[in-house]
Amino acid sequence: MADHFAQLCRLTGQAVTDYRMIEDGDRLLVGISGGVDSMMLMHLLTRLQQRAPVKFELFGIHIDEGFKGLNPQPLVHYAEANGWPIKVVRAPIAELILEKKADERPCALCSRLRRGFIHGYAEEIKADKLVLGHHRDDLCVSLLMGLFRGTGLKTMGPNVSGDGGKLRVIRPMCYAPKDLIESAAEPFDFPDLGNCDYAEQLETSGDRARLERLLKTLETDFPGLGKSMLHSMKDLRPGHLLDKKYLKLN
Ligand SMILES: Nc1ncnc2c1ncn2[C@@H]1O[C@H](COP(=O)(O)OP(=O)(O)OP(=O)(O)O)[C@@H](O)[C@H]1O
Repeated sequence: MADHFAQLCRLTGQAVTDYRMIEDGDRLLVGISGGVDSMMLMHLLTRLQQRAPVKFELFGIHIDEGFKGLNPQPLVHYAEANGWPIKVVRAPIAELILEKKADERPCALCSRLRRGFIHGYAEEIKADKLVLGHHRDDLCVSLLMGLFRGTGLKTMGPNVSGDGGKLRVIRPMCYAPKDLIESAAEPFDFPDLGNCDYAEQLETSGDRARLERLLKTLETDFPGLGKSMLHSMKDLRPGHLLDKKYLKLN
């Protein structure tokens, strides 16, 4: 157990250092969905807070989207037991998805609205950075998503400006593979909040889930695929692509 968690701590520490994610005096607002990734993120940050040479403050936020299948209470109890400060904000997202007839593809609207509520609270508590639980597999899937949909060669950056405002968004687990997070999570007794009302639909027909499955399949033929993709994301060769902005043309 200690090994998986220790590995995760090392990868997280490395990413935090590489992308200068945390500065002295930072007020960090952590998005906690109650899923394994953000729960692990909060444990990693708490540990980092005890050991890092820089001083920073941690605040948690959970957006209760109002889905029938989700109950935030177990998360509140877990947070209290672990001494995590957490603010639960009830947002009428489930209702708005139906009202706007977005139930065929609910994710885009759901995450846009959630972002709005999170940013509102970040402003209220004067947070410097919003911390999200995206990991290496999420970055790989996002990269493929941009490529396959023709929306550009990009992914979720490790330290980027959030919605063009002053708040930065950081992703300390960007080097961490999902399976390592899951192994490290085994000894923890994370609470079960349930599932969003669209979980089954997203699992069977959502693009993100489809690409996750594709990457799993490809891993058999390309061992170490996630690591290689991460390596490529850190080694851009614009001169070998077709964007004229980066080419020296006469
Ligand atoms: N309801 C929420 N309230 C607060 N933050 C959230 C919420 N949902 C997602 N987030 C934040 O956004 C990140 C990405 O969300 P997404 O739904 O893509 O995550 P996920 O891969 O299912 O991760 P997790 O296991 O943390 O739920 C989460 O790791 C978390 O930091």
